[in-house]
Amino acid sequence: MAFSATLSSSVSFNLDEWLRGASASSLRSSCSRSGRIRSSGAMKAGGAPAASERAVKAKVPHVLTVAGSDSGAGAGIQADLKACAARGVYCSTVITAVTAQNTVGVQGVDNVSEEFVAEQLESVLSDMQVDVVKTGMLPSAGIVRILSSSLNKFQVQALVVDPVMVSTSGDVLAGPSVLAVCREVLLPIADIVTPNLKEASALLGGMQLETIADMHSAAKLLHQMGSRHVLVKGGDLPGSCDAVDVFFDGERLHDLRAPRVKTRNTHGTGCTLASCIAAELAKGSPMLPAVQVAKRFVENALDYSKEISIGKGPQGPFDHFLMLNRKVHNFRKKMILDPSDLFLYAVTDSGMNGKWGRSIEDAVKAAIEGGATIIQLREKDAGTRNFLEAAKSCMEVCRSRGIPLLINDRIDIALACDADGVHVGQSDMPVRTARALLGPEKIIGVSCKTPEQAQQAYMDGADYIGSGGIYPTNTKENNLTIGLEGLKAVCLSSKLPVVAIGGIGISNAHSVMELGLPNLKGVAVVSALFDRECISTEARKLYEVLSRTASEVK
Ligand SMILES: Cc1ncc(COP(=O)(O)OP(=O)(O)O)c(N)n1
Ligand SMILES: Cc1nc(C(=O)O)sc1CCOP(=O)(O)O
Ligand SMILES: [Mg+2]
Repeated sequence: MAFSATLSSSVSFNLDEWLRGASASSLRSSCSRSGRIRSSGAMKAGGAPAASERAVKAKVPHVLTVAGSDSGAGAGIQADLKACAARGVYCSTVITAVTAQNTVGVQGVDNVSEEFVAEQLESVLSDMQVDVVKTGMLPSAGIVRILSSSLNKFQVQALVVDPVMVSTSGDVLAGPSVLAVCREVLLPIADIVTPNLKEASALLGGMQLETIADMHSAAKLLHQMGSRHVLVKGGDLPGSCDAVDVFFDGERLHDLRAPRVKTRNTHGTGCTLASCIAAELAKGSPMLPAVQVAKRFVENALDYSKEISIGKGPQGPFDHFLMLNRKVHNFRKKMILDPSDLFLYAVTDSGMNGKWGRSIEDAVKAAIEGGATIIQLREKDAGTRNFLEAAKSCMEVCRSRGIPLLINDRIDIALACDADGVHVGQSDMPVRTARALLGPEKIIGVSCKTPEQAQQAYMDGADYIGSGGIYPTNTKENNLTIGLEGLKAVCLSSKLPVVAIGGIGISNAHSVMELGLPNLKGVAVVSALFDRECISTEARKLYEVLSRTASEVK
């Protein structure tokens, strides 16, 4: 996978080479043994880029996972792919075994032949520039030996060994002969080994691990077996309300402590943690920060996934993308914009609500009662916490009434309250960036005063245009008035639906809508509703004017 671009300036360089040089040299320079990964410290770029190179290729950080497939997709190859994707890293896969598995347990295992594991390794490593290899289920001693000789043939930056022996359900995935070969050929070349208590105990010949002091001893012994860094995971340690993992870099022991997340959905945490470590290393991180980031990612994902329910067994999978428990996935009707939603667009104003002593929720309810077809929360003075709380309540109000709710300017609030979309202006977050953050199913409106802006809005993937100010307004300071001519120019230059805004009310809405432009779908108003004693009455009157005009221009 390669992305190329050309630098416009006179100084250009090969980014691929530079990145490779940067991470490889900085990683190598800090490694005392055979020279791969460092323990800590800031990354420095390698030598100066070759000025003669014109093409710039972005090197994509790449993890190769060598592991088993989990049909339930909570652990194994599937967890590795999700973890790497969530951490923004490319992940290739060599499958060592196919398991028939679900949240109840492992019903069957079919090992991939050693020859075919070798073939997969050759295919990936001979072609792709793999940064980090991460191992999971290695079901036979032969497969471990094949992997070890592949790693001899093809150099990678780091090797992360997750010594998978027993599944979360207690099923054995790799026997004692595998352990012996792991000790013999993998640990000596591992940059980190990440056993849980059972696996650490098995690697150490049955050593009892019941306390953090035992974990310290285990980490030191595993380090003596050759792994440059060791992470002994204490998730199963009894009697602790914290999850304590012990990290050893050959010199210092670190107790990595975090509150234990109480959840059924822990299937695949080991695979995910190791993959995240691999992903961070592939991005160029030193080892300790890679482990800390990975641990925090897993904690966060477990916390977000507490409510989800997949499968009937005792240990469910969790959500690597922190998305499954959002209401947006509860099969509710998506609020993809219907242009007719722009007909009577009510935009709130915290100052006006304050003046009339109304809550935002009450103002929104009244506007909808009077006929508003879409709501925008434009709360310029609200503090973030208050705004978010109000936005959540307004979401309930709007959702129960089937009315889309958009947030003005604040993408963070829109994300946090799962709003139907946002409205941004020319100096707010660009539409493309907002789209990347919000995803394909949210509505994005953008303010345009000129045909050029309107054309750009379409190119950027906006859903509608807000165009104004049609008339002078006191609601928005220093707002340029473009008039009906300006509105016409915007409408004619864009394929997007347009809503007119600025100084519009019952007295002049007719003049706007009688332009009869096909993509002019309605009016957006602030003071005409919210700076009035009775919002619903005003909304009703405005709705009538708009309806009458619409039937006239038909
Ligand atoms: C429907 C609609 N159109 C235009 C605007 C103005 O947005 P913007 O230019 O970002 O100015 P502020 O509203 O943020 O002051 C709008 N809010 N809604
Ligand atoms: C928020 C806003 N945007 C405008 C633009 O021209 O883009 S005018 C405006 C204020 C609209 O308030 P009222 O309906 O009270 O005039
Ligand atoms: Mg704005």
